[in-house]
Amino acid sequence: MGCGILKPRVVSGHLGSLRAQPKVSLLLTMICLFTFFFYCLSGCDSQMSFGSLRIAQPVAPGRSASVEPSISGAGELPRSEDVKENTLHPAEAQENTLRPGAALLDTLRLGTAQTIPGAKDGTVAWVDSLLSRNRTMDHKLPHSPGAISMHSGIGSKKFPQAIIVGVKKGGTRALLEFLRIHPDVRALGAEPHFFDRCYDKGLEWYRNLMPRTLEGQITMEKTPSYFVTPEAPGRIYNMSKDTKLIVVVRNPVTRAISDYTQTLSKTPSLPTFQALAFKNTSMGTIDTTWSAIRIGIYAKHLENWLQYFPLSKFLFVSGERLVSDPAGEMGRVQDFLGLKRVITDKHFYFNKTKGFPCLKKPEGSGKPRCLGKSKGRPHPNIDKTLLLRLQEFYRPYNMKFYQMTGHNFGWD
Ligand SMILES: Nc1ncnc2c1ncn2[C@@H]1O[C@H](COP(=O)(O)OS(=O)(=O)O)[C@@H](OP(=O)(O)O)[C@H]1O
Repeated sequence: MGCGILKPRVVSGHLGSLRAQPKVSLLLTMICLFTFFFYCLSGCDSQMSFGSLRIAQPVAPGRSASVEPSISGAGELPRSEDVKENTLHPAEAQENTLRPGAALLDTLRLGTAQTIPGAKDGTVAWVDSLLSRNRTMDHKLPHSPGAISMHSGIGSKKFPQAIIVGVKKGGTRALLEFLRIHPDVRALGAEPHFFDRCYDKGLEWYRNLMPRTLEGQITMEKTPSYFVTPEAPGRIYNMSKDTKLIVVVRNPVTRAISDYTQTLSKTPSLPTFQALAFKNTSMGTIDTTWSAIRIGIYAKHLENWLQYFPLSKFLFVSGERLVSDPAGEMGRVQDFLGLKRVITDKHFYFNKTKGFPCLKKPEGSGKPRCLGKSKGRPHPNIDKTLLLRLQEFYRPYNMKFYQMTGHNFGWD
């Protein structure tokens, strides 16, 4: 129902009568269009399928497809290169999350440009939200009656063969956006949160979210919270025991501060980092119930994953090296995924203002782009003693993690 009834066949029927009775036909066409827009504005997200109106864009082998245009145009987003100086809304964690019931409306709403006042030296801040949302349109909305079958477009929707499962604030967005420039990678931009929050929607729902891929292309998604979700490994294993798992890890102390900085940006009245990190102010016991601390105990979370997947299914990416040597780290990632090494140092430049590597030519754009301003935020100053105390706290867990992964990340 909904806009799903507005199939191209029906539209062409109107066009036929247009020749015979131009005015009546025009009126009918307008009624159809109004009905269509009404459905869109009143929550067609889960009812109608833009997919049913979408013209599949042929994708040449060896090239990744970009946004599939819709016939109506109503669901088209500005292409990322058309939108200058955009950034994420401060509540970026929420925005990056795919809310199944609101996907289309979100897409339309968030497609409007937001200017970054502080964008400097001609660098356009790179809205992962916008790039993401362009691709959010890639996936047909789940459970949409009247939708074209999964194989009616070019390519098909597959379960991801590789997932970036963590860690929050590790550098997961940078990794995904870097990977997207590879012609054999197609990734969902938004975080679907299927294996933690939306599992009851079922696997078909999940698969429907994915972009179409051709033979030889890899489907990917990233949801950093999977790494700390006890049920996630078992659920992913049930989907496919061959899933490749990528974990971007970063010094747990810096990661905790980054996590705190993000929450602080949304809740300025948040207590100090120190007040949250310690059970009492004398810096005695560290409060491991605080998620910003708990997430950084990587060895513990990894133990859970190893109950299901052997180590060979994992790639641990250094969040620090992803910043200092993005091409080097991307080389490892491409090897792990069995991809040709297409992403090299030619693709990156270091943006001094941003203080991070940026892409010379991101996918779908000819212009250099950096990640949005919610990535690479300045951190608040934290007392040195406190930092040392935290470093001490994490040391044994870090050692265990190095031992488990066979990789010394150099945090100690
Ligand atoms: N190239 C590039 N540009 C900008 N930022 C970069 C880049 N590479 C890694 N990082 C680091 O990524 C940190 C955010 O991590 P995530 O993307 O995993 O965050 S999230 O969990 O999705 O919210 C983010 O953390 P903060 O510095 O605390 O903002 C960055 O340090």
